[in-house]
Amino acid sequence: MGSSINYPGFVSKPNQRATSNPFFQRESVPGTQGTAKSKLSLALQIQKDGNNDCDDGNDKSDQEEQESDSEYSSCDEKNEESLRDYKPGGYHPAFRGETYNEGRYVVVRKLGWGHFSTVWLAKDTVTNAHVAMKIVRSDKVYTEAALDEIKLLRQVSAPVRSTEGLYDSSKHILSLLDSFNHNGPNGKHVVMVFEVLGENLLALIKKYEHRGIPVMYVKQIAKQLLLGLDYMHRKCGVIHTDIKPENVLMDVGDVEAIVRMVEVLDKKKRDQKRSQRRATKTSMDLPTSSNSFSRGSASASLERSSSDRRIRRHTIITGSQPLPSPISSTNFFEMKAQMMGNSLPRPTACSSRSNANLSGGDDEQVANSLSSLELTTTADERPEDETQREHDIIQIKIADLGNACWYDEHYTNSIQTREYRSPEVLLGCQWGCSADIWSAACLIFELLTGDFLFEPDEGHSYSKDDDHIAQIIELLGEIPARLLSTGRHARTFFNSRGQLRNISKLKFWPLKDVLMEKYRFAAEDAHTISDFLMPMLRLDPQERADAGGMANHPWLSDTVGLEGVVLNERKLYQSGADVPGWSQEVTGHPRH
Ligand SMILES: Nc1ncnc2c1ncn2[C@@H]1O[C@H](COP(=O)(O)OP(=O)(O)OP(=O)(O)O)[C@@H](O)[C@H]1O
Repeated sequence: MGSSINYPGFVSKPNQRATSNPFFQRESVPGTQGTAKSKLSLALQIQKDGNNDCDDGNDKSDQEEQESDSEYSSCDEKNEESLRDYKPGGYHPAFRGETYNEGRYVVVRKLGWGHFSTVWLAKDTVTNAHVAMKIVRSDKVYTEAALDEIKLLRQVSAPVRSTEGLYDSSKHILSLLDSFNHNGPNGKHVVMVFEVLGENLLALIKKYEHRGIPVMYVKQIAKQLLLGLDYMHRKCGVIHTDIKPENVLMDVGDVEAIVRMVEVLDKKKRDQKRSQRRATKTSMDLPTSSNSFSRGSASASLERSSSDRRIRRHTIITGSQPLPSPISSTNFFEMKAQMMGNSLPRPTACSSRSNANLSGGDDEQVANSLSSLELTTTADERPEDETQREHDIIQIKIADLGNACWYDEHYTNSIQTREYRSPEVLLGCQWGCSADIWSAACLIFELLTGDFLFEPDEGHSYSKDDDHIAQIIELLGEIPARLLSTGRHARTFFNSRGQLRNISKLKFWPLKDVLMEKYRFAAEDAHTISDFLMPMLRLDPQERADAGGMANHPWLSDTVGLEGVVLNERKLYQSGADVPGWSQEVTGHPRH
């Protein structure tokens, strides 16, 4: 479900980021902003109104404590869900070994969390494979939202009739495998079961330190994203409404091999810690010397360790551990190096590595499985050398349909996370599938540069929305008259002469120039990228180019792994005006 939409009472996840605005900064002093009610804002209100009535004294079992001892399961509580939300109507206190759906699924570790749910890696005992289990908060509002999400997920996960020779774009959307209810101390929770994926695109952006990821990866992501959106819009009649890096997840490749690697390393860490503890205990049991300093430090360490233990025993929050993706590899290489022995050199695409440091058994098995991931490991080594990575392939999937809606049933007009929000939504005009295309273009720009395309701020005399609209005009030109005359909020921002009320000085800076002057793209590249992004940033949503047509753009023709993929039924640069619900909610049209 969407996490960063600026609804009233909404608090961003701590790991969300701020990057530099590609445009000049206006003065920044708090202003005011309009708000809108939605089913999501209602849910967030409930969250805000809640008291801190959770049981802080909730002891963990020995098994859980053992789990927390592991480095890979360590919990930085600041980056996790709030303990306050473990209460009736809130999150379910899941734990390793807990079973779901009459014993079918067994919890292994936590993968992540959102404002609506916690997400857990679980073993499916029927298929003997791992799955991602999303356990939704139990309050009625979350439950209803989850039931809507399941309907949308079923629509996009429905098996596609195989049409020979045609590309199956549905594989770029996260599939729902199962759903059921689970009763726990905090109520009845909807649980959704998905295929397991790895980190999101924000992890990849961060890995490249917000300097932009290599163009060959951007092309792969862009093409898959567009193919996925084309499928969602044209074949399913579904609008995502919250396309952003956090909601696009990367495939990890061989999930089972990576899970085994993580498990083996966790066990190693636990064993190490246990023997360290034993050693400390033995040294403390020994008769102490007359040196008061050493007595003091022993008792200090005793106090420290018992207070650590107390802290652990008083929390029910588990640390999130997304499976490491070879390509984003925030910690993949560290883990792999430990797996192989610390002295191992960094792997290369063609290296036949020595596994001399492996101790056999589990490690050996995992090493064998990991060798299948070898080809994708070069990304981390030579980010500057794209030619070396011609075999690396990123697979992405669009996830989190928690804010999605139907082309003929919009649940709210408060859609899209701020930086990815389209002009029609800001102005209160009609909107439709094309709003996702705007967000997709913002996302692709961010992948290329590491910066948000639009990062509005508020100032003395203008709101964030004023600044957002001004930035859009500076980049793309005047807002079309049709939007000014139909937008419910247009008069808030514009006077009767069509001028911005609160901002007078604009600095026009076309996209191509931004790419060349700020991001140092060569003129030819800046021209091609601008030619690719501009049709998706058309200000009038009716005229915006559709996803399928843009997947055919020449810039994407050499996309690794997708070279021959062309959607013949869609024309390059053509607007999606023929797609039902393209730029407004459809009424009286039979649903797909
Ligand atoms: N299929 C999956 N495989 C691996 N990890 C996943 C999967 N689905 C979700 N996650 C992890 O769980 C996190 C929360 O998932 P999701 O965004 O769907 O939950 P949410 O409660 O709807 O969140 P929010 O509304 O705050 O965005 C994700 O950011 C991701 O780290």
